[in-house]
Amino acid sequence: MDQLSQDNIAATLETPVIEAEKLNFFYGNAQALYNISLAFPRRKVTALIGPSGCGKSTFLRCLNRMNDLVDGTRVEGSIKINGADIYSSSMDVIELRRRVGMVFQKSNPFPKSIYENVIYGLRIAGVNNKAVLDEAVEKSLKGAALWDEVKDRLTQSALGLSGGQQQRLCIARAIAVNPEVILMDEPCSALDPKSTARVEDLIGELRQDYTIIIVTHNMQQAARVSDYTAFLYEGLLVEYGLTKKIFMKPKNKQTEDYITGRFG
Ligand SMILES: Nc1ncnc2c1ncn2[C@@H]1O[C@H](COP(=O)(O)OP(=O)(O)OP(=O)(O)O)[C@@H](O)[C@H]1O
Repeated sequence: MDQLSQDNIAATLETPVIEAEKLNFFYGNAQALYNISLAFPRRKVTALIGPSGCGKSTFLRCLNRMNDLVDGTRVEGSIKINGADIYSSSMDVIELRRRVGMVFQKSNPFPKSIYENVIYGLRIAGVNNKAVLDEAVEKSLKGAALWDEVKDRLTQSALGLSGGQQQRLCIARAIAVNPEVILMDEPCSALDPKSTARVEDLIGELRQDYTIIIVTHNMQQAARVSDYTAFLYEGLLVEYGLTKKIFMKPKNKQTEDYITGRFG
């Protein structure tokens, strides 16, 4: 058996962190996702790719119930985190969003100090012990590869940081609450090539501790940072597998056309 097949089997044997089963999603009467079943392997990076409007962000936002915030939306099917249904009435949504953190396309630091940005989630959770907070700040900023650049100006406004630094600060804020999964919705689309490279390197480091799901329009980025790739088209999951396999030998013609830039 070749290495690719062995890797694929290894992934399917591992219990997934998050698993969508027969997921349908509606904005009012308009259906955006159709019957999506997809399991995300632990401590791996999965890229969601596909042309604009195919439902990548919608799917990502289902995974921590961010879509609940949009009026008139409806979900069918199930999404489980470590086996527990995230849409069940017993699920604590605040706790779910702690476990499944999110980093957005445009960095969104609060108009507060760098320090307060990092510990925002901890403060909300009622943590006030200064030693605990100091430690979390250092650990999270180190984890987000930002510590050396900001350690001497933690009390200064986060808005004074560069765009790339602000995005890494948002990653620090996401990891400060110790999530299991980090959702990233085109995290580099507003960044220059150098800052993009830093965030991509960071994703490579974070995958040792977290399960990462990243939406990207950038095919090279998907190929560089992800272990697995899912290709969506018009709300359907067309193909899923090892990134190496999807990019070298896609099974589906639509996938091939998309990754070779023939459409989208
Ligand atoms: N808040 C909303 N209300 C109504 N329809 C929406 C909303 N957000 C997205 N849609 C629709 O759902 C479909 C999927 O959109 P979505 O943003 O998930 O796609 P996407 O693949 O992430 O696109 P892009 O790559 O352009 O960000 C589209 O038809 C879009 O118009």
